[in-house]
Amino acid sequence: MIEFKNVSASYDGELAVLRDVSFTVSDGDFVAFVGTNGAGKSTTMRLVNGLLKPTAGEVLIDGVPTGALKTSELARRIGFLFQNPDRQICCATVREELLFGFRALGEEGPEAEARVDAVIERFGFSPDAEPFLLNRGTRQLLALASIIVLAPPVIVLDEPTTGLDFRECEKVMAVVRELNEQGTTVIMVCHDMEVVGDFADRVIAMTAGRVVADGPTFEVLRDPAVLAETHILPPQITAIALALERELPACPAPVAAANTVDAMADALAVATTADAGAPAAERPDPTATPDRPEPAAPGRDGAGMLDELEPDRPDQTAAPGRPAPAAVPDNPNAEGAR
Ligand SMILES: Nc1ncnc2c1ncn2[C@@H]1O[C@H](COP(=O)(O)OP(=O)(O)OP(=O)(O)O)[C@@H](O)[C@H]1O
Repeated sequence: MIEFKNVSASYDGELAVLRDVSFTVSDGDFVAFVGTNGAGKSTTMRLVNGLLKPTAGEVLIDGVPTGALKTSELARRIGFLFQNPDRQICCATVREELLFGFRALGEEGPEAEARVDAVIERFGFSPDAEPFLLNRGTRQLLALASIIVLAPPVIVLDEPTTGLDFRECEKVMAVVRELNEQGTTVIMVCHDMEVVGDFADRVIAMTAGRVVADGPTFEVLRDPAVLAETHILPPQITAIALALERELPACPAPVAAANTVDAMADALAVATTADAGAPAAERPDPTATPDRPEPAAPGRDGAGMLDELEPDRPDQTAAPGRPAPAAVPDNPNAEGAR
């Protein structure tokens, strides 16, 4: 477990770049830190792995302050993936690279060799390949593999998908997801809200060195106050769902709640069937006998849907104090007419 208790931090001892930051990351969590440039996300990661010490408050790893842990103990507990794999890779071959962490910890031996072999097989690496000649995505995978070969219980990923194309991003994140499913705690800094939405269970949003929201991913990414304060754009499907909810008063709840392509497609498929627009109380009872009258279907243009859902909506065309103009009679030939 990682705990930040009222943590402040500074690089020069004077200017606070983190102010009174508190949160807890439990074992097995998958947390994404989001926020604009300079919000303090990377600084928070440096505090997690002990590269930076708090100027006030405490950072505890399994109850022990980072200041009381040796660098090797921290390295065993927390694997750190830098944004740029070239800051991490330093050996002449893939195999050497994967053995590097064991050597640094003084843990070379048959067990280390066996774990390196297993990782080489799992990732399909060529052990004698020169790391710097690999493409960007494979170098990122190698940097990630060189961390997970040490099997730390926590991995910290600073912008793990920056500079990767879609396929490379999917490959790296699939490995991260599998690790998390096997129990590894994942803490990730990420600017890509599509990746955050697809993978993280929880989001901590920061701005100007403070935590402004901490909760389930889509609760945070749907909160208009948080979006405004952190200048974050939600994932595209969520943005569409929020826009439909805002613009279309009769927007069915499952459409407004959709956060994935599948959820949106399913919700729209249901909404476009005959009775989807009617409020629950007026929807036909599936157990009803056939001779019971059913409510009429809304028109394709949504007008029927509006009428069904908002029977008491004031007539926008009525001037105050004047009677509303007479209603236009229903066109019996119109689609969806009652
Ligand atoms: N090594 C450093 N020395 C001095 N100030 C720094 C250093 N690193 C970051 N800062 C400052 O600390 C503040 C927080 O920066 P940090 O890198 O933690 O933000 P961030 O949210 O990770 O931003 P980004 O998304 O751009 O990486 C910024 O004002 C930044 O200029």
